[in-house]
Amino acid sequence: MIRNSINLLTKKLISSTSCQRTRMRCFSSGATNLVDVNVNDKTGIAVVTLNRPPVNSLNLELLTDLSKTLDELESNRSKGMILTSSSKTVFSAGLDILEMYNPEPERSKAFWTALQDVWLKLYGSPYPTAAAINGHSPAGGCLLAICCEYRVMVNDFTIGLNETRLGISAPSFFISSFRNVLSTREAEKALTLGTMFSSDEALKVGLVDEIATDKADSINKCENFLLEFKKVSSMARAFTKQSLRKKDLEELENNREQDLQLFLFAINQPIVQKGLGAYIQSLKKK
Ligand SMILES: CCCCCCCC/C=C\C=C\CC(=O)SCCNC(=O)CCNC(=O)[C@H](O)C(C)(C)COP(=O)(O)OP(=O)(O)OC[C@H]1O[C@@H](n2cnc3c(N)ncnc32)[C@H](O)[C@@H]1OP(=O)(O)O
Repeated sequence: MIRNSINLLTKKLISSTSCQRTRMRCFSSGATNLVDVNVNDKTGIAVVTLNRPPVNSLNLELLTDLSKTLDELESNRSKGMILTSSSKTVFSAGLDILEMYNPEPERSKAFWTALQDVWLKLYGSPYPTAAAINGHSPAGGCLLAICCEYRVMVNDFTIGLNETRLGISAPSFFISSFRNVLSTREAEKALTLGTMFSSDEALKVGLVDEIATDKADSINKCENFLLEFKKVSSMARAFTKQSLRKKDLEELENNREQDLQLFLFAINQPIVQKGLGAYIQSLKKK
């Protein structure tokens, strides 16, 4: 018992010492630790790192951890958040296709509800947000990035909402957040074609705001963006952001059950199951 307490104390001391060295506070989001959080004590900005190897595909557990993290940031009155990934080549591979293939009813419901929660919290967050996109970012990965207010993408990767290429339509809240970033014309073209943009193409069309040479550079650039808000009242900032995004947020808030039922209906169609099965096989054959 005493030895356990000493071990715990030692662990705490070691972890607080390593965080002090970089003036960071560290906390993890919950039971499964698929999200790491480092808060810079000087700036108050949190770097939130998705950590579900190999490709950060968004399954129920990762979404639940992310959702808890977003709650903590909000209740701690965060000064800002930078979302990034622990992978060297993938920001997030989007929704975990295995959550939608041969779905188990209760788990699928919990999965989609967790995705809705994450979207509502991230898209509507009162604190400023930026994505340091340090790898490929298809579909649900792109969704997380476009929920943020600013995007810095490392060169040589791809980003986009490619759902039509999988034989499905992007859900309505994916589309509304995409349209918040791109013109309706560009959004329609990209969504119907399922376009995956290179970093340069994404910059040209306005899907990302800056290009970075590597992850550190992308985090630095995101931090510079977030630090600009030091000069602005956080209440006025949050109110303005939420007013601009209000219609999109209310659209999902008021239709959550309908959106869930549409998802369950869509993934249970034999043709969608067939398409997802073939897609999983094609990923495995690579
Ligand atoms: C009518 C109105 C209907 C409205 C309702 C519609 C309902 C909407 C429903 C769904 C919406 C879905 C949105 C999505 O997010 S779907 C996911 C889309 N994602 C992708 O297409 C990305 C697929 N992955 C890749 O392209 C690559 O993996 C990449 C991210 C580029 C990384 O490449 P690489 O580094 O070479 O890694 P591998 O391809 O070798 O992958 C490593 C292992 O990871 C597995 N993997 C990859 N992606 C996923 C994924 N999204 N989900 C689950 N698993 C994934 C891959 O199979 C490898 O596995 P293994 O090691 O076992 O072979």
